[in-house]
Amino acid sequence: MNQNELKKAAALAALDFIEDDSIVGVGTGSTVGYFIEGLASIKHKLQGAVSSSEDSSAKLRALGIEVFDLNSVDYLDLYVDGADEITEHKHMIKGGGAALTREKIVAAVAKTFVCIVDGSKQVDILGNFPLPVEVIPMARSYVARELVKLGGDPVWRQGVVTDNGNLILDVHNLEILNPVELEAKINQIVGVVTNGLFAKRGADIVLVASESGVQQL
Ligand SMILES: O=C[C@H](O)[C@H](O)[C@H](O)COP(=O)(O)O
Repeated sequence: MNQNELKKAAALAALDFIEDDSIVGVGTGSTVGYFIEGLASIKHKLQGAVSSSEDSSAKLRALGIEVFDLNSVDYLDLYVDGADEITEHKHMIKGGGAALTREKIVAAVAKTFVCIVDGSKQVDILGNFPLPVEVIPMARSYVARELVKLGGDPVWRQGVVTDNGNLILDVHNLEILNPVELEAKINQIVGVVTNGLFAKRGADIVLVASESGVQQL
């Protein structure tokens, strides 16, 4: 199986977690793209979805799935999303698609976060994938200097503007030994909207697809 087939296998396995008549929290990215295709096949059972990006909202609507404003929803049972890296502690780096802030918001509302990945995303220590940080545009240089003080090498993802109108710095060469602490520390830098460490609120269930099938962690 190639990587896309593995992403699809993990994504379709997440459909089993959806309750009848529910509103599903939907993440962003290529793995979630397969999940959205799968959702279309059971859309008659759903009220609809809350989405973490304009991209996912457009895909959902194109398949006839209603997209609700998060402000009109008090409660979400389930949030399904991919990751760029994930550890055995279910801590993640996310934001390769620049959707990290909205993803973190929808995840915060949901009772259960189901992370869907192919086996290549599993790591012992986070940080080989550069850590995305969403930044208010006028603070870009200041935040970059502060990230250097934390030991990282920030690189501006030029040409990318987030759905919130902000910029992304990708921080290379960080040694992430304590993800919970680093997530909080980076979020305290003035001008940072949020960073792509999902450690304080990690995943609850991980569905990992490999040649031998989809394993639930
Ligand atoms: O901003 C993007 C998200 O955090 C994605 O969940 C993450 O980048 C994984 O994406 P993909 O499923 O395309 O590998």
